[in-house]
Amino acid sequence: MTMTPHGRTVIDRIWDAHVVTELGGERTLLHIDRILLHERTGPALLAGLAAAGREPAHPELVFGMMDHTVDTRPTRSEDPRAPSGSVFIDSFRQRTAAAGIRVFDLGDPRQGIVHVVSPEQGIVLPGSTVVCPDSHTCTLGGIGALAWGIGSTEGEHAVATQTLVRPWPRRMQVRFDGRLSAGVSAKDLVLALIARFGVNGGQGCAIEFAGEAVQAMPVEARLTLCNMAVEFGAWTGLVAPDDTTIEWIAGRPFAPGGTLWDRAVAHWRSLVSDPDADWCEMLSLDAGALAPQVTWGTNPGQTVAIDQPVPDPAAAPDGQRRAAMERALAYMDLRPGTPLAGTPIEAAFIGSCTNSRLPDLREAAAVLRGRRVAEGVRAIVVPGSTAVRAAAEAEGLDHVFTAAGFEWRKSGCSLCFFSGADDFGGARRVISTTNRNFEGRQGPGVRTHLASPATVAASAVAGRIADVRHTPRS
Ligand SMILES: CC(C)[C@H](C(=O)O)[C@@H](O)C(=O)O
Ligand code: SF4
Repeated sequence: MTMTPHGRTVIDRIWDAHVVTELGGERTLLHIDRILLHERTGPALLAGLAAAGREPAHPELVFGMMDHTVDTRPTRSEDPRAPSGSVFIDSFRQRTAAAGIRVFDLGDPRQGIVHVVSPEQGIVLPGSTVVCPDSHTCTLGGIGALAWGIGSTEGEHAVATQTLVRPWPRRMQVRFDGRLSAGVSAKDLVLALIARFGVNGGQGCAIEFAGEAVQAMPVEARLTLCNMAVEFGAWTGLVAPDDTTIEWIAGRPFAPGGTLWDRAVAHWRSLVSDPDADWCEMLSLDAGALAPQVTWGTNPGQTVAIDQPVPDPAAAPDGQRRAAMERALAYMDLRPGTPLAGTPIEAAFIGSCTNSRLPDLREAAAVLRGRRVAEGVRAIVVPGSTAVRAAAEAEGLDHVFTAAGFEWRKSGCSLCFFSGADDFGGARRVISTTNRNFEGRQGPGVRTHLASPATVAASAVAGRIADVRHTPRS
């Protein structure tokens, strides 16, 4: 029998199409197709570029967004910004104008969270390389892009040259077999993955998410899945483009049209992993067996199924992990062995680049329709983009949320991270669709439980962490 070489992964294929030159020592100079900037980290990057006397090589391939420091509270102001945001918003406007970079500014119907807007507008495409000085750039893997977060210095290099130097990544495939059951979503899947293999389970890898459960997901759910690849320790994650992806992109404002569209589709169809592809590592999880997941601790791996008790540090495999669990339980004010479901909450948040797209809002609204948020629970929903907000309003979802007692906000990162201005009004325990439950992430002393939009909605109604499978939808 002759030896056949191993097949290739989708990551190899995207990578190879972007090699400018090999630099030796396993370092490659890659072409970067799109650079995304936001006002929180963009000004420092552009200031560095200007100080070095450099200019963008391709300003038309760089897109600026206003998201992190926008004040999302209803206001009559046309220019709503958090107090801490003024300096970022103003300097981002000045720097991008000077560099000839377009910005989807406040008041622009395309404004919103960078990782929501860039696929929605067709700026990020399958098989493209995309960088942004933001750790959740991996979200964009959901449409089959190789996208990753960078630091300021790399960002300057990228803007000045439209290239970046990268070491060849380890490639990992994560398969989710079976179909998700009712009430269980991509958010539950990725939380379960991180719980099972740990916050370093992806160890700097480029991950392809594959398997039946992923194939069955709409693009928005794939974006949710890839969003948390970085919380799994990965360099990035992606889903190979397929018919679902291609249909989703067709007709979006910045997507190619005419004969360019046909050529693009032909290329995107080639971006698959061979069955005998040479993976450095493979993991799998049975998606069909999953229950809704909720975090109990202060990192996204400290997660249990909704019907499981808060874990006991005594069962930790080593002293270091036991100490970490004890610290997390103290911060979260939870007792080991008690059921997590039923824990009273004081606030509920639906939003962030993880879970603020139209299907996320629909899932939450399906739980909330005809119901009210429990007395004393502060409930906030922040659409991921101005376009998502408009689409949700067009189908009346804003009324479902407000009738249930939720605040219906403008688009931005909002309370996904504490920026100083907005807060939960003193609420300590929050159930949230965001991606980070670190100490203080949503405000000083705030205890965050990460969960899916449906679980957050069901919990808001119950006033306690609740199993959405027991809350019939209408
Ligand atoms: C402010 C920004 C640099 C940061 C990130 O990189 O992720 C933020 O988006 C976050 O989610 O913590
Ligand atoms: S929504 Fe949250 S996680 Fe996403 S980019 Fe904004 S601050 Fe970061």
